[in-house]
Amino acid sequence: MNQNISKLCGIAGKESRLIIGLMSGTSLDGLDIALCRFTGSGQDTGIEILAFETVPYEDHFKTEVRAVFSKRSVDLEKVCLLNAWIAQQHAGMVLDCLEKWKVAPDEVDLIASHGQSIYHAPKILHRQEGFGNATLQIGDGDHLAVATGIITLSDFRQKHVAAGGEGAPLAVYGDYFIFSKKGENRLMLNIGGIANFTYLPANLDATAIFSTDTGPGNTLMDAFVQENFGLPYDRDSLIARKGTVNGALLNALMDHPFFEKDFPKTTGPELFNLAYVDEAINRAGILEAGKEDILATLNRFSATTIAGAMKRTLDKAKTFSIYSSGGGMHNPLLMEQLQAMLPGYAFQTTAALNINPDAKEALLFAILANEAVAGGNTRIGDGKKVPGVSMGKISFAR
Ligand SMILES: Nc1ncnc2c1ncn2[C@@H]1O[C@H](COP(=O)(O)OP(=O)(O)OP(=O)(O)O)[C@@H](O)[C@H]1O
Ligand SMILES: CC(=O)N[C@H]1[C@@H]2OC[C@@H](O2)[C@@H](O)[C@@H]1O[C@H](C)C(=O)O
Repeated sequence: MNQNISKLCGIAGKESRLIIGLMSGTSLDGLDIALCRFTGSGQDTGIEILAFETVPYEDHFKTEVRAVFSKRSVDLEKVCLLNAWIAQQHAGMVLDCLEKWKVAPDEVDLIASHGQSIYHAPKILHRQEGFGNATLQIGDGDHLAVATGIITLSDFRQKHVAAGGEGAPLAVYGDYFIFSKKGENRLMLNIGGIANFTYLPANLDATAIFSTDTGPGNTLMDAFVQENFGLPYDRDSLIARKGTVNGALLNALMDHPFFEKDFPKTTGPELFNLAYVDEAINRAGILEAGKEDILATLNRFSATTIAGAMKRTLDKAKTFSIYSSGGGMHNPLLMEQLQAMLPGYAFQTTAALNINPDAKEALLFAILANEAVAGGNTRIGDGKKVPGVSMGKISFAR
């Protein structure tokens, strides 16, 4: 037997596994690194986050990735170079963290790497005849495996697309295993660049659960603030609070068929970008608007679309618990608006369930790697449109 395969079998059979989850999201703020200890799999998954860090990206890294990020026309040579380079950069960040945490790389069983999404093209977005759903994440797993010496699972989304899904949100699997609770209807809300939520019914019915994107989370606000204020994001909503919501612009922003589509659905900065805002400004016939007012409107746009989508699911039952995660939960104006639009519901974070909300997405990919190696027996959804929980490609370290 190939030594790599026997090593992998050994990892699958261990009582507990150390897995590093890596997430580089659409906000391009940094690499989330979560070192987790796993026992079991599926709904018997036991998980402990031993260490977590978001390693901020330097400006140089952001500039390189932005050269191709969610752009229809790119320098193909740059994409080719970035595929290896991003993984090598990520490997360096992982090794630095392990040194800091005093963990030797050979103590770690697996790395689960999301990579960097550079283009997300579900059919509802690209609309090209003869082509199905597609999505592209780069930062190749072989480079991570060789540079760290740790078996790496990566490129989780292709299997979902191959099985008829849109490649996202994959949160549904981890949310179901870690957060579902008999007797309690739960909504797990994640506000990253794009916002999404997972519905976990109290009866644990695996055919009823789903995750869906709702539209923009922080992505439009971030892009607008970067372009107009030279800041990475609207820290503590300080700028948006100075503005007034422009009703005509809000209506124009809301006027897109994505919001009417049934769940589950996905989107990305390929649609929700500054061109989308400019187009809405033109359609609304706005000749002059203060930048603070536009930002206040973008903040309200995210709140309105997130709350609107959640409400469609919250109407299914009398009581629900809501647990949020993702950077948007640190945006106080956005959270105040959500609370005002959904009175009677308490917004807690996943910290109330002992999971650091900033680490949640990195954790979700570690869960997928744990399933691919040591689980894979659970079916979720209708069993047709989405695969069983065995996603990711395996890269051996030697
Ligand atoms: N104090 C704060 N005030 C306002 N916004 C904040 C604050 N802290 C973080 N954010 C927002 O959170 C964003 C980062 O969120 P997060 O790390 O969840 O995104 P991501 O993982 O890249 O997104 P995605 O889930 O779409 O891949 C920042 O860009 C910013 O918009
Ligand atoms: C294509 C892609 O990278 N999508 C991300 C993005 O970030 C949030 C939202 O859009 C979600 O659909 C997805 O990530 C999470 C982790 C998911 O798959 O559940």
